[in-house]
Amino acid sequence: MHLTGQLLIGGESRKGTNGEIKGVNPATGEILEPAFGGATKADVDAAAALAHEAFAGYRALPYETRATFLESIAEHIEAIGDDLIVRTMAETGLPRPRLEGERGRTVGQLRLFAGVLRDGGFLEARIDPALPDRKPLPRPDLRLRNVPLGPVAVFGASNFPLAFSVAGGDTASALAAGCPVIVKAHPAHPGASELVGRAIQAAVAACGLHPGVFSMIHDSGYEVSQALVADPRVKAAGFTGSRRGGLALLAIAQGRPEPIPFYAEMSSINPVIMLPAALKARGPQIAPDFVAALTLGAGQFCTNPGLILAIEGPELDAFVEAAGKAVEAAPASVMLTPGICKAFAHGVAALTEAKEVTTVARGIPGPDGSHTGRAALFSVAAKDFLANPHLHEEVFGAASVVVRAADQAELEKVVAAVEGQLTIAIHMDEADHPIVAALLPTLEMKAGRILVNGFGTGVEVAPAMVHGGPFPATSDGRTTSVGTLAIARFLRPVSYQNLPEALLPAELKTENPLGIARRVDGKVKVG
Ligand SMILES: NC(=O)c1ccc[n+]([C@@H]2O[C@H](COP(=O)([O-])OP(=O)(O)OC[C@H]3O[C@@H](n4cnc5c(N)ncnc54)[C@H](O)[C@@H]3O)[C@@H](O)[C@H]2O)c1
Ligand SMILES: O=CCCC(=O)C(=O)O
Repeated sequence: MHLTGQLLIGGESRKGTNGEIKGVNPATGEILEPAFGGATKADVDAAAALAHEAFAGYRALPYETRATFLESIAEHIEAIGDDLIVRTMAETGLPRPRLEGERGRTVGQLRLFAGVLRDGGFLEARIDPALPDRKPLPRPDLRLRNVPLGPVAVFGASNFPLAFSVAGGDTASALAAGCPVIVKAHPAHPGASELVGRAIQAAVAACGLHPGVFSMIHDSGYEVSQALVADPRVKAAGFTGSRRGGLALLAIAQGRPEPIPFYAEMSSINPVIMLPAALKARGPQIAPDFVAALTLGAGQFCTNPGLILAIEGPELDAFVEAAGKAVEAAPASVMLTPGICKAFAHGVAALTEAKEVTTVARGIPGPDGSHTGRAALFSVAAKDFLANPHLHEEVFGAASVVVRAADQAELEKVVAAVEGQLTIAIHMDEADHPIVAALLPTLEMKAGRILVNGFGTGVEVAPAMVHGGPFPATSDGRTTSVGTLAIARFLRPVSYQNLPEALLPAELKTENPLGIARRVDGKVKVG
């Protein structure tokens, strides 16, 4: 493995001159070589100019060429081999099986979007043929298809260094949509970012594309990242990270002379509603599964179950007792960065010190000075949860709060009071159906995904997946960052009225040369 620490600007690479970033092994504290040079605003300008230049040609490519390009990226990532896993383990403290799985998900995602391109459904092609004899007015010929927005900035996430990072879902969906991508690498895994970034660069060259289709920068601070979002040639951005960072960048995206869509995934505590019949039937059996989901990846999943909502009673007591025992047996886990570990410790300390909150259990402590997170389970009465909005905030890591409601009415109030979420899980049996029926309309307003008898961790990458949700889970709850629908974030519809057949794009020509499914006169017609 040869890492250079360089920026990847179009087909070229050069060392950034604006400060430096080094990876840190959170398991050992070892500083990892090499140093990665931070980009200057001139580097952002160069990447944006190249992306802008590449856009017209890239969006006009046959969909088959774009699909082959995505597959080529997947192949180049696989060709890195074990070096990618070894470096990512060193930079993140995440274990090998997790990263091998994540690499599989990353290349699978790219290949899934190749399929989306071949299918053509993402174009949403519609034809409303002219009705010249319609009274009182004739109808014009109207044809619609989706077109790409333009260059997209992608902020890699710290907690999924492959599947939500340089070649992650945002990049795959933007490239599939026909948008050149400029990645801002996450400073917690610069080496893994370079390896994957070079794989994309190699795929761009192998497919004979304009080099501006992909660039990747490092930033030793925030200014250059902000300049990237502010650049007039950038037309949309994807982000996964903190609420603070997401909101800061959202403000820039919205405050530009030409505001752009900014898709930030930020903060979610993923309530798990434990209903009475399910608790009675199998509360203690659900407890270990809950703690397994809570401690997965040191709790550093945006889908982590940070809240248990239930009605008081002996069944809830039995669940909490079993969950407490499982938490006490949970070993401390290395967290992604010293900063994330510190933020987790602060969040847990704040809950521990809150007078309304009871500490149910703590996990096994890690060695002194290690960047490990120790699981934590808390309990609070629903009335106190309702009165203290700070208890609703995400503590990123393996911490969860059991909220004890006096009755169904109070449970409903708690559900209505939580912020927007990526997921809400319900543990239920048939006897619980009436409560679920009463809750469902509220749940739909609160979450992007409602799931039954499970936990939100382990997102399926599939056409019907929604990994999104109302604010603050994301900045735009109308979309998803996982699954094939993610491509829609980087597209917009154009309607062509009375455009002569000879000038129509192939997707909309009457004889349907691409053989794609289209909605003709309101009815779906398969190619
Ligand atoms: N809910 C989630 O999906 C999720 C995922 C990862 C992290 N987090 C949260 O984020 C915290 C820190 O983790 P992180 O480093 O991944 O997130 P972060 O928001 O600090 O950083 C994410 C990216 O945005 C950049 N950035 C941050 N603030 C910025 C600003 N003001 N201007 C320009 N760029 C900015 C960073 O350099 C990085 O590239 C965690 O403790 C956790 O609370 C949440
Ligand atoms: O951390 C955010 C993504 C979570 C995820 O993809 C999963 O739970 O699988």
